Amino acid sequence: MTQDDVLDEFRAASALLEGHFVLSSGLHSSVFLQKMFVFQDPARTERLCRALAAKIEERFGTVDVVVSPAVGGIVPGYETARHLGAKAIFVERENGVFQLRRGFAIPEGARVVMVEDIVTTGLSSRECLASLAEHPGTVLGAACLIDRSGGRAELPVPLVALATLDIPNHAPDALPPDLAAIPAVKPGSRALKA
Ligand SMILES: O=P(O)(O)OC[C@H]1O[C@H](OP(=O)(O)OP(=O)(O)O)[C@H](O)[C@@H]1O
Ligand SMILES: O=C(O)c1cc(=O)[nH]c(=O)[nH]1
Ligand SMILES: [Mg+2]
Repeated sequence: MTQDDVLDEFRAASALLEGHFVLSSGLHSSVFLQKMFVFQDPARTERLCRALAAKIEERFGTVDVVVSPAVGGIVPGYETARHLGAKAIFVERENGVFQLRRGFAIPEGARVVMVEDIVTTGLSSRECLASLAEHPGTVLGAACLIDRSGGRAELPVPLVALATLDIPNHAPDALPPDLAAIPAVKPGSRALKA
């Protein structure tokens, strides 16, 4: 699957949104990849995650456990794990901090890969990886459907992306005038209150 094929899947799912978005990192952008529009179509999700699994296997070899950060990572983590023949588990926020909950465990000696949906600054990926530090297993690397950092996101492990884009982000106090003129929406789940 080429980078254009990946973007075509997002376009066909109407998942390439334009407007004014507050991202998980607190940065603002005029572009948002609404991955949930992709994941609501299981066949589309299968095509993407089958290709991601092939890329993961090529780079990291066999994988025993896929760990994903909730909420966005759960569906692609599960589907990618299915193609890898691996177990799929996820971390979720407890008092804002990613944790393995629900009795999820990583066996001793397991070969682990983290699967994210979208990487923007890499903050969520770093938090997810940090949450695994005290658990057994070896984290071989990370993977995502789209890295929108232009390859600049810094992770403590190698990152494999199905597509790499370079989409501008803006600090809240340095918005371009055309963006400042539009009300902002925050689509993600970080810091979502009950
Ligand atoms: O690389 P980053 O700057 O961390 O941005 C990418 C993260 O943002 C989104 O999650 P979000 O926290 O918005 O919640 P979601 O998973 O529920 O969509 C996305 O799923 C990634 O986890
Ligand atoms: O950085 C984010 O929060 C983010 C960007 C994006 O394009 N899509 C998404 O789901 N999250
Ligand atoms: Mg997320």
